[in-house]
Amino acid sequence: MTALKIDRLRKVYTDTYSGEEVTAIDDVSFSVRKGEFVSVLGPSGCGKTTVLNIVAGFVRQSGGTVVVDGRPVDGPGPDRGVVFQSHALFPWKTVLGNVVFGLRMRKVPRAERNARGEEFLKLVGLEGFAHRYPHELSGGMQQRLGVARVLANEPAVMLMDEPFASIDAQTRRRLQEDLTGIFETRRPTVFFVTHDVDEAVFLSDRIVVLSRRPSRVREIVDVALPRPRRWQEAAELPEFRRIANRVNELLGDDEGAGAGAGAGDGGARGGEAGGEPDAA
Ligand SMILES: Nc1ncnc2c1ncn2[C@@H]1O[C@H](COP(=O)(O)OP(=O)(O)OP(=O)(O)O)[C@@H](O)[C@H]1O
Repeated sequence: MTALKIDRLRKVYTDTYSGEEVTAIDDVSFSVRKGEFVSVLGPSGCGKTTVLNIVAGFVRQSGGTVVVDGRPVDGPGPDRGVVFQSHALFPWKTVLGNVVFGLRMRKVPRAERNARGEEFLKLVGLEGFAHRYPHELSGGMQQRLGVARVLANEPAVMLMDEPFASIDAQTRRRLQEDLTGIFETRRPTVFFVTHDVDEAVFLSDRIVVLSRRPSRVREIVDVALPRPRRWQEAAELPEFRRIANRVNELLGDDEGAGAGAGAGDGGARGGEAGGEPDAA
């Protein structure tokens, strides 16, 4: 069953000052099945966040359609939960208060929402922190709280925009394992934007590789690695490296096809993403 269908999506931005038009997304189509983890990767500035923002309903497309659970997207809604790079938590609410916020808005009775909130805090390893405040948590814990908050609402699609980008490498590996564990337990539908090739391979069932701006889908790469996944074992599988190499190749080709300006950038990204995964 299809949870998210993106069809011939196009986005042209108009620069507020110069009035110039920039085609960010030219023609992007792909679907995400219910319970599937799909990552979107592409060169810097190719429009990954734009696709996610259109799906979230924050940005309006210039053409094409987005359908979530059979309904066309026409603005933000509780059927799509977004985990941002920065935590976007309510600093004045407790950890539990943050997790149950959406349930409260939906008038779920207090006892039930608190029980659900506690359950999701446990799932992300934050049991015992329910009555703390976000500022008392580390960056990694805040990001877990962001995940718990979205999961508690049980959205049709969970949208994650580089959620671990600002977290140190060691913690990031742990959070990726935690997210994989949560995914394998609850099977939410996930649309995940990242720059990091290894991260995409480790987490995903499929990877949508976008071209440079104005972006199109270059290739959709299947990740048929066994689950449950742990870094230590997954990174040693020849299939892991084969997929990462293929994605790097697609990204590299694309940088090479540019005016040359992106070549250094592409090389650096390939190096960063394609290096030995530092299994923590
Ligand atoms: N509000 C806006 N107004 C004008 N141009 C925009 C706007 N938002 C994004 N753009 C442009 O659209 C293109 C795609 O941006 P977007 O942030 O979606 O790319 P991205 O792939 O997520 O980038 P990155 O990899 O750097 O995170 C970029 O060229 C960007 O400058």
